[in-house]
Amino acid sequence: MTGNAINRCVALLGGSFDPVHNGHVALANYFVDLIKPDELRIIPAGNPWQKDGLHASGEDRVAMVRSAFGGALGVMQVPVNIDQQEILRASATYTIDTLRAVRKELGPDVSIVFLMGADQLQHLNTWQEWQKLFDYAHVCAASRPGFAMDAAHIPSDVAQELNRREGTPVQIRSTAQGLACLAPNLEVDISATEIRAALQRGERPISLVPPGVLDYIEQHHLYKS
Ligand SMILES: Nc1ncnc2c1ncn2[C@@H]1O[C@H](COP(=O)(O)OP(=O)(O)OP(=O)(O)O)[C@@H](O)[C@H]1O
Ligand SMILES: O=C(O)c1ccc[n+]([C@@H]2O[C@H](COP(=O)([O-])O)[C@@H](O)[C@H]2O)c1
Repeated sequence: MTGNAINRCVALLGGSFDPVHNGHVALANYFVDLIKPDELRIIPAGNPWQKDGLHASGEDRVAMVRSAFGGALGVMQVPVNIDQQEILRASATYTIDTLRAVRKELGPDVSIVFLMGADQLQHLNTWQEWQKLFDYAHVCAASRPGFAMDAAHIPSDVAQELNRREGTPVQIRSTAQGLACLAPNLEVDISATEIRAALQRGERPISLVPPGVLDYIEQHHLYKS
């Protein structure tokens, strides 16, 4: 933590967004309500090294994210920006690189909060330099059906780190980095995997993705094979 007066809070949501879906929008909304950041940045991954490859291009995923989150004061109660730095980097997408870049851009007096779902929290200790993430940002995770956040499901080194860093939303807003929070009340049972499978079966997953995203997928014939 720094001793500086914090003058802003920026929440970051990274993801493959292949495609973006209502679970992502709900996750972002949940933390916007809880932490009340001044800005939300959506960061599509360029090369998510722990996944088996991507199914849509960076350009298509950015367009879908733009449609889902809109611009300033679209579906969110906060200005939203799409940060394409990970798509522009050729290398494997490591969040630590992104956080270093965002911290460099914003300086020391801004609270930076990296958001994730419980599935990622369950293997946070496999991320590149995972403990250093807290040197640049706070980390907040929300529950997700099928991915528990209790001691039995979180690796002990991650659980220890979360325990010693636990912070309230007010503390998170008013310090630059280094805290963690768990939000156990989000229950949105949607995944991009299930959406891709539905599209391949010729279904229209209208309740799982925002309408503009489904239009984009259909117009561009995405996720057919
Ligand atoms: N339904 C959900 N509830 C809570 N968090 C979610 C949900 N869906 C995705 N997330 C979180 O959003 C971030 C980006 O997720 P991602 O783009 O990989 O979507 P996904 O649905 O998990 O994709 P896939 O099914 O292809 O693995 C991750 O931190 C993930 O944990
Ligand atoms: O930094 C890492 O090593 C790392 C490993 C796995 C996932 N991440 C990030 O976690 C976010 C969600 O990833 P995913 O695979 O669920 O789309 C996204 O921003 C990824 O870049 C980061």
